[in-house]
Amino acid sequence: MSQPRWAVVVPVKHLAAAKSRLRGALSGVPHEELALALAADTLRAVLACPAVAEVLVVTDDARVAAAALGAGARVLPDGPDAGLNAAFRHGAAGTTAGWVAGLTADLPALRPAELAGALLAAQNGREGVRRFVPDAPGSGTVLLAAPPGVPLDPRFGVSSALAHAASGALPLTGDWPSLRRDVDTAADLAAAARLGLGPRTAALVAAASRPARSAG
Ligand SMILES: Nc1nc2c(ncn2[C@@H]2O[C@H](COP(=O)(O)OP(=O)(O)OP(=O)(O)O)[C@@H](O)[C@H]2O)c(=O)[nH]1
Ligand SMILES: C=C(OP(=O)(O)O)C(=O)O
Repeated sequence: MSQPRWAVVVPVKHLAAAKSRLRGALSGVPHEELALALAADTLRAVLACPAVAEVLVVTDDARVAAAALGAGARVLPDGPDAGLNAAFRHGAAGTTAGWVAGLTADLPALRPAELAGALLAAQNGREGVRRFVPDAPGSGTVLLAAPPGVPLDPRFGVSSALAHAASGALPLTGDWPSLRRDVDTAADLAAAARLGLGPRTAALVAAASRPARSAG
């Protein structure tokens, strides 16, 4: 049986406000360029994933919107309610495919095959249940997936892995290091670089006068 194809919702904050914990991580690189590169490399991998039929970027940022449209994604502005979970809900309401996943836009090492593996895993197991992929530290969430007809009901934010589990979603714990490697800090960026960065982020790291600090 062929794998159903997914709609993936990717929210991206206004670049001036995004990724504040990463500010100054790459010396000589404007912060907004780094925030944009992280999102562009994430989107590139999502768009290259064969399991994905539709990519919907939710953003109020004009540069992000232009980059997303140019790469082949659809774009929606943030809805009437503020914040990350409202952006996920707004995006999910705008999708057309049956299976819906929400994915954070800070995964610059993401490999399409690992995303495909996680989406396939999300379709197996108990029917009608949401699934989530915890981030590398285990406390956060990088991906939340819902079957057709089941609301995404996102609970992203601090301790979101616990919040998603408490809301009835089941964790997926496959071997997907590039999917689980979200980048919030300079140490995370160094860890992502060890996995292999997408081209936009890699170019900025190479151009930096002081490269990403090591995680050690
Ligand atoms: N559209 C939209 N995206 C958001 C919003 N808040 C966060 N995001 C995105 O959600 C993803 C995960 O959020 P965080 O890891 O907390 O990123 P962040 O808020 O940019 O980072 P910090 O400032 O360091 O907390 C990132 O891709 C953000 O760009 C929001 O209000 N609207
Ligand atoms: C948004 C999240 O966290 P962070 O900002 O730590 O990536 C999350 O893990 O739900």
